[in-house]
Amino acid sequence: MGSNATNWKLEAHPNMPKGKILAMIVLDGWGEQIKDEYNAIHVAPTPCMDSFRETAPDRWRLVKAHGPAVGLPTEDDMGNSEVGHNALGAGRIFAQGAKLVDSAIATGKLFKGEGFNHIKEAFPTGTLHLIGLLSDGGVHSRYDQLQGLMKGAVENGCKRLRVHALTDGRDVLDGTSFKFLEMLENDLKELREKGCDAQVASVGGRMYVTMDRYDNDWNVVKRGWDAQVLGEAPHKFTNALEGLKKLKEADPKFNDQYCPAFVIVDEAGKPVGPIVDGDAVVTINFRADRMIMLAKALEWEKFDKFDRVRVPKIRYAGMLQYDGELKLPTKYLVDPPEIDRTSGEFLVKNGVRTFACSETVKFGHVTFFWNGNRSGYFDNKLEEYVEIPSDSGITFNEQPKMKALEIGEKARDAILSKKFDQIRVNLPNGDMVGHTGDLKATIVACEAADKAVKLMVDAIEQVGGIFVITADHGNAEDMAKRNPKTGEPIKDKDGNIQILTSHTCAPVPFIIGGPGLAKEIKLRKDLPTAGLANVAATVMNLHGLVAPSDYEPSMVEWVQ
Ligand SMILES: O=C(O)[C@@H](CO)OP(=O)(O)O
Ligand SMILES: [Mn+2]
Ligand SMILES: [Mn+2]
Repeated sequence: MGSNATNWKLEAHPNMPKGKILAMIVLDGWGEQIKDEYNAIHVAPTPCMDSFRETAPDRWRLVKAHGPAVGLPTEDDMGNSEVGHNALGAGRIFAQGAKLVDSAIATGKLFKGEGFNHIKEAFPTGTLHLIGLLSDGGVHSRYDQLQGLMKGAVENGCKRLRVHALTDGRDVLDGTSFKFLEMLENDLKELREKGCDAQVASVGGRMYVTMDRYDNDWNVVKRGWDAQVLGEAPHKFTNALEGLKKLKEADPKFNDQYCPAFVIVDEAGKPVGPIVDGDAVVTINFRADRMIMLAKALEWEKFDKFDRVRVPKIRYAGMLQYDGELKLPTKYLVDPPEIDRTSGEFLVKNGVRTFACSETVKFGHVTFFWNGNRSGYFDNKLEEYVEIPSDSGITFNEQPKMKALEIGEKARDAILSKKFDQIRVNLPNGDMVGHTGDLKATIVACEAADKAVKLMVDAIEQVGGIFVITADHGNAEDMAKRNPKTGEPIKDKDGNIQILTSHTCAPVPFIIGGPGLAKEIKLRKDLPTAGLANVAATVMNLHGLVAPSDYEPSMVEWVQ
């Protein structure tokens, strides 16, 4: 159903009361798993989070946050913030970017679409540049999709191809950049044998080059621009794999996420793949948040975030359209999921005054992702979104408390002000620090998140409200790579574990409580496989409203 035909009115719930102030708390990267010394949440003192399960076990359950439950292709796909918050906000399961790209490539539809036709025009005389994450994490991109795209491009007349690779180490194990770069080099060699001049043109680590988000640090995007567009970088090598090896040897702290930018040069020292007038560019990530800044730099005429020096006239397409409101980029290879009629829009249209808050690195999660990848307000009279500036230029194990307390305080004040009906936050700590692989720091991070939860829960207590606590996917609860059969951490001959920086496939807690929660409101027992998409209808009920009939069912019921 398109927005025009939408009936926005939600009926009053026959029993559940309206008008309770509701705190919706998302702990980013907070799953439920084996409780051993590599579970940072288990090791950290988290008295507030522990208390819910101990004192009200009937108001505590687990929900699915990975795989098909959040619109990902398979049960092996770990959850992530985009799909998790999309499901939380939209109340339904949409086939997500990963799946949509898979099918567009498999059916060949991708190569017949408007976006591909747009870039194809450049093939006879220009170069096709592919920029994106070199990984099979399935969170932002997948290697087999890059492969499919390269193959299809060559079959459709691409004669010159350059790959600008961003190394991962966040959704996949650190150190795997070598393996992926080698795979890429082999595939490029095959394309050369087919007559396409195909090469790697530049490389950089995702967290240091290009993939910033929510305007946290434009220097990251600038470093990428310099290497990818201008062909300038602090390091130059004639071979990408060798370059990676040399950089690793030179720096004991080297890791894939923060690999410095380097460009590939020819024997004469000239960069092999700067982006120039007449070229085509595709940003190959399907996930939006960390491609939007680059998309703006590539597409926007008016742009003042950094000096682009030279702005080539290119044919640009995103793998998907990354922002539905900004229509960015204008051209894309695969239609994004049409996430419409989100709970945020429904609630605002039914008069629910909403406050949303996080720090920069997760700000878009409780706004943009929550609202179906749309930036901005539905109604600025009823909504207020507050962004607390994140630290930038550091890895978060250096400041593991991040801005948790500031977020908690802002939310507490919003609750106590009684100006809002829903106060929604994301607490980033477990996730952002978990991604650094630093177990000690992640323990500190989890403790800080727990303290922030306490601030909000105490405020809800004071105003007689309701709290809902959940997470978007796992991360901090597992910091070790495990044997899939035994669950035991994999250790090397010196007894060292292999650090797990990625998200997990674990379920996440779902907790309700607060003095405003009538004793008749119970968690249903007949939805054992409920997932994040069941949260929206639940929250609508707790606001005293009946959810739309096509939403995944509510997890609460009224039992006299
Ligand atoms: O940092 C990110 O981009 C992802 C991991 O790739 O994490 P999250 O989905 O939690 O934002
Ligand atoms: Mn997340
Ligand atoms: Mn994460």
